[in-house]
Amino acid sequence: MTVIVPEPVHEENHSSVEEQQKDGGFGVPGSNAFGHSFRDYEKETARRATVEEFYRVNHIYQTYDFAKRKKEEYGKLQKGEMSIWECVELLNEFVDESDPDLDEPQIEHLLQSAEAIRRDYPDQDWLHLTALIHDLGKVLLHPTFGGEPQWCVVGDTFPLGCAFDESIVHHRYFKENPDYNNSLFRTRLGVYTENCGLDKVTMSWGHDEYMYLVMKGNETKLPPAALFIVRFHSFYALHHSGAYTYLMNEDDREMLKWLLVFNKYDLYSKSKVKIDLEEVKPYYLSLIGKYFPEKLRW
Ligand SMILES: O[C@H]1[C@H](O)[C@@H](O)[C@H](O)[C@@H](O)[C@H]1O
Ligand SMILES: [Fe+2]
Ligand SMILES: [Fe+2]
Repeated sequence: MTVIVPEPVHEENHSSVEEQQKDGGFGVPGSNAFGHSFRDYEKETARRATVEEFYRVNHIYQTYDFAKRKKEEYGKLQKGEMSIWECVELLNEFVDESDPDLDEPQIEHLLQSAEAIRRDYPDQDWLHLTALIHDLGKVLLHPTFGGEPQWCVVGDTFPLGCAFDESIVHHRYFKENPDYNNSLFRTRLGVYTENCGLDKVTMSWGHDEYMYLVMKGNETKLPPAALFIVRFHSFYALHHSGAYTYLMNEDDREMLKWLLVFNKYDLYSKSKVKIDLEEVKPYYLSLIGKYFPEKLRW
């Protein structure tokens, strides 16, 4: 299958050229809302300690067996029923502890990324909706969904059952993970085979895999690229650092093109700019109606 990714529409109304390094069509800002580079996990900032503590715990407890169990449990989609928009509203209360670039409630991030990608790809309505819903899996933090701790909901994800790549943020904390000393799991391929396809890989458990299961289980009409984006958007070791490419198959390589487009809007749209929820709501409700059933099983 060959995927043709359309070029973004260029508009002159982005911020000034000095403030941006042009990257594709998207104006990538030089710094985040705190005036630092994006995804700098070492820099001494107000968020650094929280984020590092998050990854310390995350890296200790995310094991192959744990992730498989969670997938099995949540894959049943027996936690409740609600519409996509109801879920968007639930995310109003959560701030993501793993994120060095944002301390706003998650609903802001959903709207910012969706509106940014909508501006550059006006004809790809599926991408607008994908951005709006990509982090909805963070609803696992909500008490009605079991109130899961942050370490098994947010943050970058990584494959389990094979070696932890050095490019994973705060890699050193894996030393305390029981899988770290497992003689099979610590090899390059571990339980996998060369080019087996990402669908076969057990990723660390979190909002990506959960939302993918919700989309699939509720028979979304969104295209396969949307499911791939949601499922692997936190897999920075792959899409940012180029690790684990030997687990990908031909289909994954095609889908990755869309994930790379999406990632710019996910990461660089994070800012203090508020979007008027009531103004954009009718547009997104119409997309939800087009691609999802009224109520979904979660
Ligand atoms: O801290 C962030 C956040 O949790 C995002 O939702 C996730 O997709 C990123 O991978 C992670 O770096
Ligand atoms: Fe995310
Ligand atoms: Fe996101």
